[in-house]
Amino acid sequence: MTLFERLKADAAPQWASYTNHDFVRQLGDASLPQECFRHYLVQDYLFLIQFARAYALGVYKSPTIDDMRQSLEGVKAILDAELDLHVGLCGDWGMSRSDIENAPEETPTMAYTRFVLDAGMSGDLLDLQAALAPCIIGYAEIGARLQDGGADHAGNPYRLWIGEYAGDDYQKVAGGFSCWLDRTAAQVLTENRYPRVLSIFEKACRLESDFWQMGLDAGSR
Ligand SMILES: Cc1ncc(C[n+]2csc(CCO)c2C)c(N)n1
Repeated sequence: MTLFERLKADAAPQWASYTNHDFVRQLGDASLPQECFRHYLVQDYLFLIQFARAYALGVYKSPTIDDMRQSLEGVKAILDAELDLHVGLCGDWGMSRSDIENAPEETPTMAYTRFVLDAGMSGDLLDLQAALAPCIIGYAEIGARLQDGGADHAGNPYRLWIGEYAGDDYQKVAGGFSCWLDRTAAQVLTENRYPRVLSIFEKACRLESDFWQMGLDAGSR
């Protein structure tokens, strides 16, 4: 069993609320109001900027050069590719770069990203990875499940988003992250320590749910 599988099993209620959130279900059956998706996309851009900082903190917290390289790949993936892809996706949804760069960061965005940064800052690389895992691996699971259910059909306006996370490239990123988590755990995880790692993982799942809820709430304002 990988550490991720163990955390997911022990945080089953939080994992289920996150990965089966109504926002996800509505993405799958195309019933999600477009306003909710637009709102989510803008906040997700702001989220990714902070996520790049979290990976940069990973470089600093890395015990080995291999870990530093792994973290650096995360920084580069976001700064060199993901942010521009996101601007493109926002463009498809009628929003310009300045629309998204000037949008105010909402409370759930701040809460989640600063929680991740603090988990890493006050802890070690394993604490940081436990805070990052729901987000990196959860999206791969959600994308694959929606695609398996046939949600990426031509009539679904959210099919590009689903395809991105269901695609081989992202599935490999998530699988690589899980292996990296196991390598760190093999060095530093003890049974005494496990409850604290689980607590970080559970909180990150809850903050992911709140992030989806922020998108849904945008439809009723
Ligand atoms: C709220 C939220 N949670 C998870 C992801 C998924 N994700 C997080 S960082 C990253 C880039 C990894 O290289 C990806 C795809 C997201 N976008 N937004």
